[in-house]
Amino acid sequence: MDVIFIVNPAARNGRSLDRWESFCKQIGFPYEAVMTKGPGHAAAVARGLAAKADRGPLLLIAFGGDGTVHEVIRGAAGYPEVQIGSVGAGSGNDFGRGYLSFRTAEEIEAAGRKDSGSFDLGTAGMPGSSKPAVFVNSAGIGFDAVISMQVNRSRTKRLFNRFGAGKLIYTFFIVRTLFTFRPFSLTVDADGQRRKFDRVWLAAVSNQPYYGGGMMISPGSDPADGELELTVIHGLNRLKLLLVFGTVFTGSHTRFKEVHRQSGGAFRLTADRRMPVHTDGEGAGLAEPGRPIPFEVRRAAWRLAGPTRNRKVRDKHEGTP
Ligand SMILES: Nc1ncnc2c1ncn2[C@@H]1O[C@H](COP(=O)(O)OP(=O)(O)OP(=O)(O)O)[C@@H](O)[C@H]1O
Repeated sequence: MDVIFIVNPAARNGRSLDRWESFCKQIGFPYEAVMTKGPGHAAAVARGLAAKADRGPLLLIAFGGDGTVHEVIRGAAGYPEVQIGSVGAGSGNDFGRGYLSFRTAEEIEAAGRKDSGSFDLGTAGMPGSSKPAVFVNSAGIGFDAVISMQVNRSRTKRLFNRFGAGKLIYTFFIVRTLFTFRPFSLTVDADGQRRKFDRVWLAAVSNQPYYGGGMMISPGSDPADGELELTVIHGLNRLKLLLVFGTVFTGSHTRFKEVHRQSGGAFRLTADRRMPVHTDGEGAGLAEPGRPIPFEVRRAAWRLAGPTRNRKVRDKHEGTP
């Protein structure tokens, strides 16, 4: 099997390049590496390589953060000969929490050719865009999307990364944004039923449990079950939101009555105000007032290389030929 690394030298504010330089010295098998040049390049490279993979199986390894692995999967989804793996060299690395990310070259050699099976992708039909935005981990409208945008733009991220505290960036911005964000109203249409929520902070649509640098926003999510999970946090004041936020790292926020959850293959979410939307922590555009955004699952859209760490998913696939 051909092995090609797609390396984002800019992940973790450039520190991933240092990591790659020592990592590649440990690789004891034939491989190629492509350095990404900017946003969207990893997806284009992955798509180009995947399109040529009908000649034989191909292992693509994203070397970077969640943005890089998101792009590689976006580019290579739908090509059955392609397996995708990742080495987490970014700031948050939520992908590695829900799926597997390789830590060493030996792990890739030992397990990289073992196929964990096929996994779902989520899609969000953004207004004005002919193609839906996709997500491997999660998407969200509202507070979380505002935070993602701020984190991606910020210089503070560089500072946190310099001190090895990349995971805490989201926490820092959550506390800051708490005082400026104005909650909105949201209508959810799913399975022929409509529900309306007021004073909504965020609506997250999850394919796997983690987002935002280790928050277990959707503990029951399983990226191999053909379903997505919607989490709506609504009807609470700033102080209680802070309390709920304190419990999200362990997943125990789900006990609060202000945390609504439901599973399904499709949701239509309509905000009453213009609200930012993120997919896998990257800005996907704006939700327009009164205009529904359809979120849908694309079942078994891509193949993961190696064993999975998420126990629920691993159990489901153990023994799969
Ligand atoms: N050569 C490059 N120069 C600048 N940006 C790049 C380059 N190659 C890729 N990018 C962009 O870098 C951004 C950040 O990458 P990525 O998300 O992988 O790392 P991170 O932000 O450090 O980690 P995480 O998302 O896990 O917090 C992505 O939006 C990607 O498109």
